[in-house]
Amino acid sequence: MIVAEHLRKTFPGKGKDKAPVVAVDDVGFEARDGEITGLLGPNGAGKTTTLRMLYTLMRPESGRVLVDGTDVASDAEAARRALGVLPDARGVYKRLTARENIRYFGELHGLDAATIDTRTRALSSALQMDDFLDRQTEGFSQGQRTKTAIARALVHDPRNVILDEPTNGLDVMTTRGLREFLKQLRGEGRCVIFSSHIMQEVAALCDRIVVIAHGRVVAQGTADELRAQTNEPNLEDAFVRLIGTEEGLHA
Ligand SMILES: Nc1ncnc2c1ncn2[C@@H]1O[C@H](COP(=O)(O)OP(=O)(O)OP(=O)(O)O)[C@@H](O)[C@H]1O
Repeated sequence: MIVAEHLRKTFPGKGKDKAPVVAVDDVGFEARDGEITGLLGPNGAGKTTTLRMLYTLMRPESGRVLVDGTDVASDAEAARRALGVLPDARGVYKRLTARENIRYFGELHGLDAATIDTRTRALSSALQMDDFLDRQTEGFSQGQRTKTAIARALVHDPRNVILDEPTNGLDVMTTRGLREFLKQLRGEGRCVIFSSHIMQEVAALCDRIVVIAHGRVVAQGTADELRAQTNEPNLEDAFVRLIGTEEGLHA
């Protein structure tokens, strides 16, 4: 389970007026085990910055993050062990095969060879990677790179999974496969958080939705609760009302 409380992050201004950019402003939510939580918001809303604070890459200037009850500021190592992360920059090592990328991360986590092999087999099968598992990742398609990065992130069997725009740039079939995979992670009782700027994506998968605009949470709840909060019978209209723009309505 991941809890975010009153997160705030400001970046120094680089424009003429040097005005600081408030990327995330008092963001709070709870992502539960056995549920998929979606962070939905248009470009620049603050999703990536929020996720970076959750997975300890960035320190919030105020607020805190709890991963399975551990404050990440006091024990970042424990939090990282409990997290599997697909960052916005996938960064697979191109001289290595997909299998070697996964093995390398397994070794960094201190896993033995037999455990790495077992996990690699399970992840490759669940993500449908068998065809390219032993190919060097240089020249991989975006979908193949994303799958490699996800498998690598999950090699240590973490209870909590954070994915930054996992279906970005993927074709329909790959997206469908990935959705099934995320449902499988939920079925195993894991806490899954992913970000997206596409409403349909979030509506199709998420148990709970956190809507972010201009760095703030403008609404959160189930799809039904969001509809009720906005008094809109249809989810699309509810999102337009919450976000204040039609961006994100179309895949
Ligand atoms: N390192 C940085 N330095 C300065 N400004 C930043 C930095 N990172 C993010 N920002 C700014 O913070 C705001 C939020 O950015 P963020 O990347 O978190 O949004 P996002 O919701 O993930 O957007 P997208 O969907 O486009 O990826 C934006 O205005 C962005 O320009």
